[in-house]
Amino acid sequence: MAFAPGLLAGRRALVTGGGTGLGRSIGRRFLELGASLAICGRRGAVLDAAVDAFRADVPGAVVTTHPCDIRDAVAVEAMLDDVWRDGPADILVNNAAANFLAQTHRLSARAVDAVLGTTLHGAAYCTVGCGRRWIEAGQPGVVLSILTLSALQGGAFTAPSAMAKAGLLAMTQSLAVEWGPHGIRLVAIAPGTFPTEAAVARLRPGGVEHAGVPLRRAGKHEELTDLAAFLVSDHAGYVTGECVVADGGRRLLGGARAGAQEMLDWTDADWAAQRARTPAR
Ligand SMILES: CCCCC/C=C/C(=O)SCCNC(=O)CCNC(=O)[C@H](O)C(C)(C)COP(=O)(O)OP(=O)(O)OC[C@H]1O[C@@H](n2cnc3c(N)ncnc32)[C@H](O)[C@@H]1OP(=O)(O)O
Ligand SMILES: NC(=O)C1=CN([C@@H]2O[C@H](COP(=O)(O)OP(=O)(O)OC[C@H]3O[C@@H](n4cnc5c(N)ncnc54)[C@H](OP(=O)(O)O)[C@@H]3O)[C@@H](O)[C@H]2O)C=CC1
Repeated sequence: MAFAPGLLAGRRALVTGGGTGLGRSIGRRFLELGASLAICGRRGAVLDAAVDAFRADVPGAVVTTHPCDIRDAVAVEAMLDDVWRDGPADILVNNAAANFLAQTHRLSARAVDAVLGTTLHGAAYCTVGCGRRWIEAGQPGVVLSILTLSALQGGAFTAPSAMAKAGLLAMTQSLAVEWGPHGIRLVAIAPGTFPTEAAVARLRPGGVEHAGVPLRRAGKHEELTDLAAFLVSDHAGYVTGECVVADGGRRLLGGARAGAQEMLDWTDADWAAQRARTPAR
């Protein structure tokens, strides 16, 4: 363990999308470091399964679950009230997101809304709701948003996600200034490839490859979760408005998302096959 075991003792974190993938790994790490946790996502059963796993891995883990579709602003306010009933959270991790590969000119309005509604609007509702509660209570807080490399360099065939994540970067930079006097920090991580069931199924039709990554491998979840723990901890207390890239050097090698070059030549049949392969949720 790289950090003191009590690094996050006394802290309470709300992790959106905390029932699966990277959100679940981040939550588990925060629990190991002494935080208590609130997790939200649309599927209650997925959240419950995560809690069982947390409790098996981290004896004494304090975790609450809050099923919520963050695209619904009213539901987000109710979810935050529910979280706050057990005491205020002081860390928000904007991790929930929606993304899939598609030709942008063929997207329906509902498809665009599904991605922007979750990744941008949902994160904005959560951030504003937490920020308002912190400012009204005169307490400090930290917002960590999980971006993608496409926030920095665009994302062919995932344009709505790139647009949403770029918006979250603008939110991080804007509110770092506006909320600084209240002792609220906003930070972000732009991860390269950290394999999760959802990301590989939706975004890596050819499997995970490392040709465009100088470090020649995918990221390990602990490499992301330790960075997240550091950024929300008091050790990063003077860091705000910044985005840390954790991508094994992919961006500096000029790397578009793996596979995008090949997708420029995909046929309609290739795109139909990709749509058929993509899980519904
Ligand atoms: C390993 C490398 C990683 C690289 C970077 C990773 C980035 C990530 O963000 S990974 C996170 C991925 N995780 C998720 O996306 C989980 C959440 N996603 C979902 O729940 C669905 O994918 C969703 C976004 C489609 C939302 O589901 P739901 O609310 O149930 O919406 P619908 O199924 O009703 O669909 C709404 C609308 O979108 C159209 N659509 C759905 N899938 C596709 C697709 N693959 N291609 C094109 N269009 C799609 C769907 O047809 C609906 O539109 P209408 O037909 O006009 O009603
Ligand atoms: N894995 C990777 O390599 C990379 C991931 N990222 C980012 O990391 C984050 C996690 O991705 P990953 O773990 O791979 O993917 P997952 O699909 O496992 O995580 C997404 C989570 O968000 C939840 N979610 C989705 N839509 C909503 C909604 N409308 N309301 C509430 N919760 C919702 C999902 O739960 P449910 O379906 O139950 O709602 C799920 O738990 C995302 O922000 C992603 O963009 C960035 C770069 C690379």
